[in-house]
Amino acid sequence: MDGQVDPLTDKEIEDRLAELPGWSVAEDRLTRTYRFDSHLPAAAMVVHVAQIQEELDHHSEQTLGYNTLAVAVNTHSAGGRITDRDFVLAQRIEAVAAGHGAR
Ligand SMILES: C[C@H](O)[C@H](O)[C@H]1CNC2=NC(N)=NC(=O)C2=N1
Repeated sequence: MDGQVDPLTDKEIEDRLAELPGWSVAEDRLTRTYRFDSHLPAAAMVVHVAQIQEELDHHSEQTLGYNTLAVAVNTHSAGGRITDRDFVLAQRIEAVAAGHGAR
C-alpha cells in the first residue's frame, strides 16, 4: 500500500504516457481534454467518471465546458505528485470515454 503512493519518476511517467494517447502532464498533473458533439454527453461522462473515482477512492478535477471535459489528477497524499493511482484512474477513464462519444 505504501508503494502505491510513491511518486513516479520522470522516466516511469514518460513510459506510461506512451500507453495513454491523448494524455499529458501539465503542472504536475496527469491530464486530458475530451471533446464531444454536444453538452449533455459531456455532462453524462462527468457522472460516470465520478462513479469510477468513488470506486477507486481517487479523484480528479473535472472541468465541464460546452462540449468539452477536461480531467486532471495527481495524488494529494504523495505531495501532489503523479503516482500509479493517477495512471490507474486515467486508464479507467479512457476505457469508458469512447462509449460517451468522447474523442
Ligand atoms: C481519504 C481518502 O482515501 C483520500 O482523501 C483520497 C481520496 N481521493 C484522492 N484523490 C486524489 N487525487 N489524491 C489523493 O491523495 C486522494 N486521497
